[in-house]
Amino acid sequence: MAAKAPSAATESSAGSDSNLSQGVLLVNLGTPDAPTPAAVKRYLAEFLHDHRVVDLTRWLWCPILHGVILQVRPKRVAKAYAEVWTDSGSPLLAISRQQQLAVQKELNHRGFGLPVELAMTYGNPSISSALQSLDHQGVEEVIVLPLYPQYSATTTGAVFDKLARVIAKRPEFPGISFIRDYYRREGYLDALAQSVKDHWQEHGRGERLLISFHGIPKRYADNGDPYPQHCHYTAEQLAARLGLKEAEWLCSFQSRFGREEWLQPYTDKTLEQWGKEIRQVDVICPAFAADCLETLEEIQVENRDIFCTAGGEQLSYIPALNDRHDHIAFLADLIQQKITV
Ligand SMILES: C=CC1=C(C)c2cc3[nH]c(cc4nc(cc5[nH]c(cc1n2)c(C)c5CCC(=O)O)C(CCC(=O)O)=C4C)c(C)c3C=C
Ligand SMILES: [Fe+2]
Ligand SMILES: [Fe+2]
Repeated sequence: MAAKAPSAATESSAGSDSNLSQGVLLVNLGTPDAPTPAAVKRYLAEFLHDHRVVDLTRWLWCPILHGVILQVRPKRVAKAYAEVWTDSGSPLLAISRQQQLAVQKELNHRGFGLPVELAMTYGNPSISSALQSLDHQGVEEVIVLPLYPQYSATTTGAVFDKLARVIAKRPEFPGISFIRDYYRREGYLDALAQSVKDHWQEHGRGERLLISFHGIPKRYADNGDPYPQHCHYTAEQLAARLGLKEAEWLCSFQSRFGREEWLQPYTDKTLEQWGKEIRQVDVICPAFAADCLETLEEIQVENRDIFCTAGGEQLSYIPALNDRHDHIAFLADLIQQKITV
């Protein structure tokens, strides 16, 4: 592997060569390359073939996936992507790039001149290309930070598997330092709470706060996926930091897919009910480190419509932590704890 030239930032404060071979890999889920049915089909085909995501036997799943889902869903979902697409592309990718640059800058500012790459579990930039880029920069140990605060086998577990599959094809093996979750970290919980306070200050406060997490099938949790416990802990800590009474908040689960039961209560059903009871609701989605289709379209468009059709007047979405400075500083703290100087 090529050796990396020492950077002034690393030399000046780290005072040792031992971190020169470390690099950082930020990983998020992935997104289509374009808001078109063809690009969405490619993306969904890769995503929905992952056994971590859909665990059904392939004899059963592949006919449903190829015969129904990949025939119908790409067209509908491409329209949803088109509604949130930006000049810089998919929001998830654009924001993740901002995070990558900001984390790199923050680490540099602290005297750690590590390369920071971004990868997506599905689609581009791929884990394979990001690892190759780190390799070319002389990285011998990769600090992997999946941008999922709460662990689930469907997301963080899938990152680990993909990484292992990529490495399995190579003659050489980088050291791996894998950050499994960060939902209990004060820096994350404080940043979430501060983002709500900032939002309330700027936009006013709703009557209730819905703390909505991406769901998973209930069966996965019954089989031991600790994701719901991580979500409940996050929601309780956030509510406590905001001084909310029990009746003022609820933890719910969104983005249901397919026919089987997912974690409950469901976000859309809750908002439908709340639309009959209150006029203004705030919604935050702490499982998403970056805004994406599931927040910008599902919450801000679909679920707003559900709440207002049921009688509510205003759904106020509190953005993901994205590239807020407290979020970036916290992510840099997480990484810094893995730097061996
Ligand atoms: C099929 C089952 C799915 C599971 C299980 C699942 C878990 C899960 N997903 C995220 C984060 C994201 N999911 C996103 C999109 C998305 N998710 C699924 C399905 C499952 N997710 C689908 C089919 C899609 C694509 C859109 C659609 O067809 O409806 C995204 C957004 C991607 C984007 O481009 O913006 C994110 C992020 C988590 C955190 C999670 C479990 C904890
Ligand atoms: Fe298949
Ligand atoms: Fe998802």
